[in-house]
Parts: sequence; structure tokens; C-alpha cells
Amino acid sequence: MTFIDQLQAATRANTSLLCVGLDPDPAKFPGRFRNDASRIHDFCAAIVDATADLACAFKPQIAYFAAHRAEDQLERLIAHIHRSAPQVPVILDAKRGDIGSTAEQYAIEAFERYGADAVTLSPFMGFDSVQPYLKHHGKGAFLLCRTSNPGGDDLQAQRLASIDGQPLVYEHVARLAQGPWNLNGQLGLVVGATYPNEIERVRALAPTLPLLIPGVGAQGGDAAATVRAGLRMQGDTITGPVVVNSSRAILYASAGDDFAAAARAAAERTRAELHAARSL
Ligand SMILES: O=C(O)c1cc(=O)[nH]c(=O)n1[C@@H]1O[C@H](COP(=O)(O)O)[C@@H](O)[C@H]1O
Repeated sequence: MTFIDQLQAATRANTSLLCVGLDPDPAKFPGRFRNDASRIHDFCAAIVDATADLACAFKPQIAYFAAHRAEDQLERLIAHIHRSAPQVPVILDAKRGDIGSTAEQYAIEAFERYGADAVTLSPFMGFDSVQPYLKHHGKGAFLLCRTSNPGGDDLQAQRLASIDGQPLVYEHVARLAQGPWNLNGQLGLVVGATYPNEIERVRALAPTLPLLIPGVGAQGGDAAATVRAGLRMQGDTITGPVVVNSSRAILYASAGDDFAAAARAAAERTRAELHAARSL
């Protein structure tokens, strides 16, 4: 099954557009795990188990593991997701981007070492920095397009005077990903929930690509506006998928021993909000 097939199946099976982001920060862990980096796996596994039937994807952010020398825990966590929630694909948020020979190693790291189903990439270094990921059959890659942070405008909203119609950089990325770069049909784009107008613009330029949309929850993005701008359906069939990520608002919904139940409740609320917006 390709990543996009997995995503569609999980979206259907769990009636969910919600991606649960796994950004483990031991300083924010509940009482019994607080400040204990050796419990990163256990904390995240508890969140996975509490939300496995509510998510269309899980997105571990690699820096939160690497910063604590916890890459082995990331490997075990992804294996745990594949075992206990086999219907839910894993997007490794690594935001890689390097020359082809180095990208080959990053791709092996993401897909073979960690066993991720998809990865996030920066398109800044061009097509030859993306191509090595496309050689891994059926694996997905989300290219940063219009990111959720205010500084995203610094480069992404610059005009490309040398290209017909003088598109903005992020518009050009969307066109490339929908068209000539999408050799294996498994590319997607990252667009911030904090910029619904730009989501709509990206959707117009990339009508069928999955959009990974972080920024609801802790960053204040509007869940309903995000779905309206990004999701496209024909009848009951999703023709333009969205994967709406929330990390901290779910992970740290409670700092007490009830953290997993609180995470489940927060995920249920966001999933319901996203679902309600499908018909708006
Ligand atoms: O690629 C991403 O996932 C990403 C892109 C982007 O534009 N903005 C963004 O916040 N992210 C990631 O999405 C997550 C957002 O976390 P919360 O703000 O806690 O929901 C973090 O892991 C970020 O690194």
C-alpha cells in the first residue's frame, strides 16, 4: 500500500482528518515522567494508545528525540505505532534538504532505520535534493510550502520575476509538487493553519495533493477555516486530502496522571471540529 492509500484508508477508518503530533518535551511531562528523558517512548506510546482510533496519522518530530539522545526511543516508538495502530501512517517530521548523495542517506534513515511512511522535506535545494526520497517505493514526502510561522513570508512570499506570471515562491513550490516533481505520485505540501487564504491558494494550484496542515491548537489556527480552505470532496470521496496536525494542545492537555485520557479528550474535540467543517 502506498502512503497516500494508507492515509486515505486511515482517514476513512477513523473518520478523521487529525494528525497527532508527537513532540515530546520531558520538561512538560506529567508528574511521574517529568524531566526524565528515558521515558520519552513511554509517554508517546501512552498518547498513541489513547488516540489510535482518532488519528489519520502520527507525526513524530525528530528534534525532540535527537535533542535528548533518544533516537533509539524514536525507533521503538514507530515500531510500536506500526504494531498497535497498523492502520495509521507515520509522518517523520525531519524537514531534511541536502544534496542528492546526502539525501540518499537521510531517506534511508527515515524509511529504513525509522520505518516512517512519509517524511517532511525542505524544497530549498531543488529537485535533486528531493528525488532520492521518491525512489523509495510508495513512501510519501511533504514539501514545506507556506509554513505556519510568521517568518515564512521572508522567502516563501517573494516573487519569482524570472517565471511566467511572476508567482510567489510558495506558489511555485505548489505547482512543481503537483506537476513535474511528483514522479511517484506520493508528494504532498506543508501549509500552515495560521494562513487559511494561502491554504486556499495552494489548494487551487495543487488540487489533488495531500496538505499537511500544522498550526491548530497551540499556534491558534482556525480548525474549521483550515478544512474549508484545504479539503476538497466529490460526494463522499475526498479528492483533495488534508492532514491537520496538533501537537502540544493534545500532548499536554493535562500535566497530571490523567494525561492520556486528557489527550484523548482533546483529540476527540479537534477531530469533531474538523469533521463538522467537512460539510460547511
Ligand atoms: O512540518 C511541520 O510539521 C511544521 C510546519 C510548519 O509550517 N509549522 C509547524 O508548526 N510544523 C510542525 O508542527 C508541529 C506544531 O506543533 P504545535 O504547535 O504544538 O501543534 C511542530 O512539530 C512543528 O515543528
